[in-house]
Formats: sequence, structure tokens, C-alpha cells
Amino acid sequence: MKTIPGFTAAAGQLAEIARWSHRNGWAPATSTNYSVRLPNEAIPALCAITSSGVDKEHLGTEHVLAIDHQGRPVSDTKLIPSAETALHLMLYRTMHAGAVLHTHSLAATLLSQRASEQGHLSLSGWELLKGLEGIKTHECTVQLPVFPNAQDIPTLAVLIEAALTAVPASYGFLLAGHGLYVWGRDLSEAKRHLETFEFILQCELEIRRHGHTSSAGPAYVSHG
Ligand SMILES: CSCCC(=O)C(=O)COP(=O)(O)O
Ligand SMILES: [Zn+2]
Repeated sequence: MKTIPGFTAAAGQLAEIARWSHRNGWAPATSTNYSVRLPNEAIPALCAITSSGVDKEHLGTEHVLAIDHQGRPVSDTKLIPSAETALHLMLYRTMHAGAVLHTHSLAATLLSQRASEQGHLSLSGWELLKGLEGIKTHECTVQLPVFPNAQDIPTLAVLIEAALTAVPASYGFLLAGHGLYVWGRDLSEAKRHLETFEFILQCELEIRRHGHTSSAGPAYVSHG
């Protein structure tokens, strides 16, 4: 890989995030992918992104490549960009994301399947919602859109782009039976959004499995 401004640091950060995500149980098998926008001076390199099919437990900087706005590797590399690159590119274009993170946790996979007919998952009343940029109180509802899964990722990206343009989601979306996509203005914000959603999705899953545990009555009523 020829020298691209910001790439070495970005590759290190993505490798760390990928292994952290695997340690959290959000990246089974070779699932999930991660990208971060490169500094403007690096044009035509748009972002650094993880290569396809790599076990995230062992993902290192050698598994990260730089791609352009069309998803083409920017310099000589044998690495193939993530099969879901078109979704990352769409989020850089449409949501002006600074980083995009995608996970396959149990909670995101199960809840997205269950909410697919409704088309969204409503998250209300959780203190940790304040982990999302701009949210200052637990007394709010965040809608996480749920889109049908598909194997034709470029076509899926076009469909999701149209939906996000109509009703902008500020933080992320679910793919039914597949997983969670989040973004942020930079990598640390995207990571915070990921941790926030994964924690709240886990809470929502536990409630559906076991119901509330308080003998004084439910502290939370799910409308999802
Ligand atoms: C075995 S995971 C199936 C593909 C997927 O959903 C995913 O997140 C990983 O795709 P990539 O091409 O980035 O490895
Ligand atoms: Zn995936």
C-alpha cells in the first residue's frame, strides 16, 4: 500500500475496534465490518475499511485497505474490501458519516428479525440513550429503522439511501436477521453509538425473554 495520509493511524484504530467488537461477542464467524473516513488531503482515498472475510478476533492493520468514493482500492493491494462496502459508501455520502461500524450481535440479530414487519424498533426511557449525540434525557424515544436484509448490497444501499433521505436516522439502522449499522462524526462518536445501541438492544432482548424483574411493577413499558 503506498503512503496515504492518515491511513496507518486509521488502520490501527479500525483493527482495535474490530478486535474489541469480537471480544464483546458482536462479531461471530467472519461477520462485521468497520471503516473510517480519511483526512480530506487523502483524496482520492475516501476511507479505510476492513477487508472481506477476515476473522475479527485476529484482525490486524494488514487487513485494512483504503478505498475511493466508488469502493475501489486506492493503491496496489491484494485485499478485497468488505462485501458491504456499498452501505459504508452510502453513509459517507448521505449521512456525512466520519466512521461506520457494523456488528452482528445476538440482540441486534434477533430484535431486527422480530421488528422487521413494523419497520423500526422504538427505544424509550433508557438512561444510556444519552450516549447518543444530542440526547440529554432518558425521557425520549429513538427510532432505529429496520430494513429487510438482502444479498445484493449495492441495491440495498440505494433503497436505504432513499429511506434515510426521507426520514433521516441520525445514528444507525438494523438489517432484519442480520445486524446493526451505526455511524458518527468520527470514530470515537461511532464507537460510543455502537456501545450505546448494543447495550440497549441487550436490555430490550432481556425484557422480551424474562419480562421485568421488579416486584413493584414494571419500570419500563416496551412499545417495540
Ligand atoms: C459470515 S458473515 C456474512 C457477511 C456479513 O454480513 C458481514 O458482515 C461480513 O462481510 P465482510 O465482507 O465485511 O467480511
Ligand atoms: Zn453483515
